Amino acid sequence: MSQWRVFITRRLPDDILAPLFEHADVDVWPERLPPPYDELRRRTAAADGLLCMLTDRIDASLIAQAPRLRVISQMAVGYDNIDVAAATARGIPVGHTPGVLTESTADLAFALILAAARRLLDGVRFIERGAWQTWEPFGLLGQDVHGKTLGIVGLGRIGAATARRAHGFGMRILYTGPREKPDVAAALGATYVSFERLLAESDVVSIHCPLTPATRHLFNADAFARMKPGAILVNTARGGIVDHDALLAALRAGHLGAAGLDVTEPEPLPSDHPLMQCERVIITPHIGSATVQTRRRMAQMAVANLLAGLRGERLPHCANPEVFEKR
Ligand SMILES: NC(=O)C1=CN([C@@H]2O[C@H](COP(=O)(O)OP(=O)(O)OC[C@H]3O[C@@H](n4cnc5c(N)ncnc54)[C@H](OP(=O)(O)O)[C@@H]3O)[C@@H](O)[C@H]2O)C=CC1
Ligand SMILES: O=CC(=O)O
Repeated sequence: MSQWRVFITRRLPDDILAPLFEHADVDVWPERLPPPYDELRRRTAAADGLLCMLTDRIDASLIAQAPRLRVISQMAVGYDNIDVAAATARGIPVGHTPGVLTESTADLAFALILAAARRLLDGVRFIERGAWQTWEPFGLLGQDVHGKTLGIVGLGRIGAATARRAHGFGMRILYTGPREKPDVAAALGATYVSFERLLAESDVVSIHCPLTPATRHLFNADAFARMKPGAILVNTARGGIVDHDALLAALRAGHLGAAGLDVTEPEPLPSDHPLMQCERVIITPHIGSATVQTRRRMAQMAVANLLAGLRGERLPHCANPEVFEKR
């Protein structure tokens, strides 16, 4: 009989799960949609290890009723869906997958910047409704990105990778965050500024900070009012960082030029949500890290974190490494 029982909340490739099959009884949720919360609780209650996704709510109550649980391993870099403090209080390490998804997510952020600035979706919709009759000297005009200013909110791994792309496209770069990053910024010629100055001077603002109590609705009506008329907002971080009602109002008032959103709150956004119908808004279904290569690396990393936790070893990538100090 296997030593451990593991619950995995989505199907993952068998070759990646193979190291787990050798050591554990593996319960894999078989559906395409995530397990409903009650099912997540029920199955986690019997598990020593949980491999979960950002769609799973891992709250204090769920953790409390899982007496055997010794590791939580999330297949994502962000872990705002997990009550890490509750896990830490129980001495349970929380794994995540930083680094391997940085370049893919920055590619998507920059794709949204270009698509929003150059009205890519408007052009596609134009053709789809049969409106393309000729080349027009002043039709479907977008904005240049070269020579413009990009404001990065959170110059971490993905923020810096997005800034590198912008640097290559001839953009001036500002950034804001809790502290200055002189080494990263020097290579990009990026300038550290306050949040307010970044809003006032950026033609494009790209969000790359985590969702925390401090960043929830950081982009509210006041922030939008401070942005430059015609500015573009791109969010590939978490939907909760943006107040969507305020975003909609700023777009409808014509103050903001466009938005590119890979993340929304909730996800999925209902199909009748006004942002879905809004011209100059491009919404993608949270696909920042969605490449074959990156998702495989994320899954492998999540399995490695899970196995380390089951064995009582330090996780290679841990959101709460302090649990190991207490041992
Ligand atoms: N769309 C998608 O599919 C994906 C989305 N993501 C999202 O991107 C986020 C960033 O990932 P990653 O770059 O790897 O994380 P990092 O931790 O490397 O970067 C986050 C950055 O945000 C900064 N930050 C923290 N708080 C604030 C704040 N209040 N205001 C401004 N900046 C702040 C941090 O500063 P400091 O270092 O000083 O603490 C850090 O530089 C994830 O948390 C996740 O939510 C990630 C992958 C894919
Ligand atoms: O949103 C994705 C993540 O990895 O975080």
